[in-house]
Amino acid sequence: MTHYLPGFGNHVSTEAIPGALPIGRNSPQRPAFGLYAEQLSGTAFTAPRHENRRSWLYRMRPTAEHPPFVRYTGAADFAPGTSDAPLAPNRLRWDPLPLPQAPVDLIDGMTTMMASRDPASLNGVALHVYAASRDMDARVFMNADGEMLFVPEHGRLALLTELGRIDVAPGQIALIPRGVRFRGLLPDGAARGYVCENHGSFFRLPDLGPIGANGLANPRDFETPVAWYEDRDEPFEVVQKFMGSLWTTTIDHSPLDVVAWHGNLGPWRYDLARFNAINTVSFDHPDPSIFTVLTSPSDVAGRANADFVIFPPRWMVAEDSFRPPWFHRNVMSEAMGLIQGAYDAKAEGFQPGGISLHNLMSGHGPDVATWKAASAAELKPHKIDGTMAFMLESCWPYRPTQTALDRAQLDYDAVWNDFPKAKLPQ
Ligand SMILES: O=C(O)Cc1cc(O)ccc1O
Ligand SMILES: [Fe+2]
Repeated sequence: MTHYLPGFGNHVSTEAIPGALPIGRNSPQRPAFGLYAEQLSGTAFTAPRHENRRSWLYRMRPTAEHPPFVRYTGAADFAPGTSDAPLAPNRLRWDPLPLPQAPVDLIDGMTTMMASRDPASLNGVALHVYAASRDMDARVFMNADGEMLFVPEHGRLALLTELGRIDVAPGQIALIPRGVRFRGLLPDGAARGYVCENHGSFFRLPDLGPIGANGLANPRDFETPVAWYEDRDEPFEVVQKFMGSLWTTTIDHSPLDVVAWHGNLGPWRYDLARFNAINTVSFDHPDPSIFTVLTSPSDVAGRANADFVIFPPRWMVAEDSFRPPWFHRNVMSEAMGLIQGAYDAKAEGFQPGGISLHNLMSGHGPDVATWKAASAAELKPHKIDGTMAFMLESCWPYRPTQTALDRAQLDYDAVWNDFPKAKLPQ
């Protein structure tokens, strides 16, 4: 059983062996047991204090000791780049990927669906789906392009990271900071889900404004693992994503050899069931920003590089209101996934494990069946239950990968066909 330390962005101190963590300094002349001290920066050295993220790692060998990286050719659908062709303004939707029959691990089971911005711009997001059937054993992955938010949809994941072990199940999410190496185990034998990769400023909790000091995702519900390490002297492949492509090298030991660490940059997990949903108790459907779990601000105030938003179980009580999401055109771009159940704007076609994309200014909203039912519904209090959808909303338009374009549902537009015309007074 892993232990976790509660809180979001806390300064933690943790050691797997008593005495491994230096006291009162970061880089003593001779760290205990011959460990190597290494700083991992999540923000620029000079970032304002409230934004500053870094940790100090005490490890059996320095990360610096490795041969050159060469191109990794194993995962054809992972980070293939998006096409330079003009981006069509079309709405798109995808069925879930099948679970693999052949043994495929979390790296090779990754399919990039869409991405925005070049990671070198330190902006934008990518959305991947993974479908895997085999543990990563003597290999690890590391993403230099951004932090990775894992959103399992099917099957649990055990993420063994340099900074501790995280266990997540569908309904929970886990974040691996930029640069942190990890390997993924599949305790249920197979796993599928989403990865929101964030190239921009790190995900943080949104301001609450008039909501007050409590609500939405509360900081105490985030859990950071305690230090954990493995001492394995054998060849380990290190695959890394760097500037949009994949690279590989092999070292002679497991890099998950951090015996102690301290700091405020670490992986964490969060159970979406802990989200304190706040919504109308009078009328109208509020903007979905009311359900923001995490936000990555851009340089423009209030315009997120990425918001991770959920649509959790909740009571619907609005009077004289069209209760599902309204028709809209958004200046932000919306990628969505479904973790469980059904989504209240779509009667059919959006399945758990599926994805939809509504880029900026694309008209969308309830499909015809949903519109009909909600317009006629008796407005009793009603619980939307057994469901969990999410949206990765970004100010940058998403470009689907060629694989994604090839797999898109054929006639998504038809879900908005045949709305009856309004009848004006004669
Ligand atoms: O398009 C969607 O389904 C996401 C969404 C949900 C909602 O409740 C309001 C606006 C919005 O974009
Ligand atoms: Fe929308």
